[in-house]
Amino acid sequence: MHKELGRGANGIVYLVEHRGQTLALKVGQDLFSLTSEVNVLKHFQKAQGRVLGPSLYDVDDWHSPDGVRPFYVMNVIKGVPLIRFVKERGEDWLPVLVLQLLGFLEQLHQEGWVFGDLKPEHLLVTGKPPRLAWFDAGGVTRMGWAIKEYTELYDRGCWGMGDRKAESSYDLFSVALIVMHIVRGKPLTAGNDPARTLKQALEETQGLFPYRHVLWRALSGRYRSAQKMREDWLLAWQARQETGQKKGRPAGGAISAQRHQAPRKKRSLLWKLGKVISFLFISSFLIFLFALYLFYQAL
Ligand SMILES: Nc1ncnc2c1ncn2[C@@H]1O[C@H](COP(=O)(O)OP(=O)(O)OP(=O)(O)O)[C@@H](O)[C@H]1O
Repeated sequence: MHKELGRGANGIVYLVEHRGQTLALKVGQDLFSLTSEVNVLKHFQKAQGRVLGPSLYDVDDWHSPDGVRPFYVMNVIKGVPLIRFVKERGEDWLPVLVLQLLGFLEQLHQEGWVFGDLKPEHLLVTGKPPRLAWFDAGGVTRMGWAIKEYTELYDRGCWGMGDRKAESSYDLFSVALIVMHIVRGKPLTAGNDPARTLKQALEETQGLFPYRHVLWRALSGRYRSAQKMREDWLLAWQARQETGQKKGRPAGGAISAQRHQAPRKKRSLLWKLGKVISFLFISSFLIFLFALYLFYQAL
């Protein structure tokens, strides 16, 4: 064992070396929860989508001095935690990663599972081009069953915005709160009036503004599928890019229009000046002629 990679409520994950391979070994607290994680991982073994997740290598028991401890071995997922990635690389990455996450959830839901304990700590960004990766199959629940594991901050039950039945909308609520957490730079807490807290955060946070309708639909459980939220998210992202470009255009457009108008303005001033001068010149010439005529008359 090299070092601890992380720990959570269900166990500790260590970095290990086995036959020249570096792997991650999770030692569980109890057989039941670890077995259910292993079953989920076995299922996903067949279907890994664009979003990376742990791949199962081996399952066994460890006869420790404290008793038998179940463990399983998986690949090491290297990467940067989602929140840190967006902080370091810029918020422009967030919409892309959200699209990847929604694509992954759609696939998961289609296969009859709900992620359950979806939170920033369970999401990493890995590789080039950056791809989202997930940890922790512990919360993954069969569609229609009661959610197995959750974290209060991202759980719609705790927010009073729905029940803990495993369905697509349960995960989509968590996605919306993860986005809000990242853009606001801190997690949101429910307060006395959770729905009002959520609405207020959507209205008051400038970075959320382009996505506020999509996020509110997800928060209020109105998306039947991750795919539909993905489509709306894509449209909102495109609209934001277009308004961003339009916002850029007036500056450039106005400047170039001014550039074209400036000479015209100068020409018209000169033209007016020329007209005045020629008028003065002609009228003084006429006055001179008239004075000359009077002079001859007087002689
Ligand atoms: N395959 C892996 N590669 C690298 N690090 C990992 C891997 N699996 C888990 N970890 C690290 O170990 C931590 C704990 O793992 P995991 O989330 O599976 O445990 P848990 O007990 O189910 O946690 P939680 O209390 O969040 O449900 C993760 O947050 C992650 O940092």
